[in-house]
Amino acid sequence: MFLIASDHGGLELKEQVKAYLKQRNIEVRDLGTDNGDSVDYPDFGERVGRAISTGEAEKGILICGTGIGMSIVANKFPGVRAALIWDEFTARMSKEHNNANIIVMGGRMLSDDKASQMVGVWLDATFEGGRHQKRLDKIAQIEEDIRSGRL
Ligand SMILES: O=C(CO)[C@H](O)[C@H](O)[C@H](O)COP(=O)(O)O
Repeated sequence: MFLIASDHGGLELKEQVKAYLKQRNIEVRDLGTDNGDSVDYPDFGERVGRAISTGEAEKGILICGTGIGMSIVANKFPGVRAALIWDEFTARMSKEHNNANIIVMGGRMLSDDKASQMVGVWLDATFEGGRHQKRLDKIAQIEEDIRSGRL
C-alpha cells in the first residue's frame, strides 16, 4: 500500500502529487488532512510513520510547510527511513543510497511540477544495495540497541 498525508502547509502540493500519481495509475491512500484548517503535523506524520513501521504499508509521502517537521516525526518510527528531498538529485539518492520508504517534501518550498518530477525520480530509481545495505543494517542495529536498552 502507498500512503500520503500532509498538514495544512502541504495540502495544496499533496493534491498535485496525488493527481500525478493517478496519471501514473498508482493507487495511493490519503490519510489527511483534507481541508485548509490549521492542524498539527505530528498527527499526520504519525499515521504514515506508524503504518510503514508496522508493515501495513510499503511506501509513503509526507508534506508539510518545509518538510522538516514531518521528517522529524516519521523518523521516530523503527524501520522508517524518511528522506527530506528538495530536488531531483536528492530524490534519486534517497532511493539509490538510502532506500527511503518515505519521502518528505516542503509544500511551501516547491512548485507542483518540480515535486511531481521528484516523486517520479524516487519511484523509478532502484536501491543499489552493497555498501549502502551495510549502512542501513547499522541504522537497524542502532534501532535495536535503543529498543533493547543497550543504547
Ligand atoms: O513546516 C512545517 C513543520 O516543519 C509545518 O507545515 C508547520 O505547519 C509550520 O511549521 C507552521 O505552519 P503555520 O501555518 O504557521 O502553523
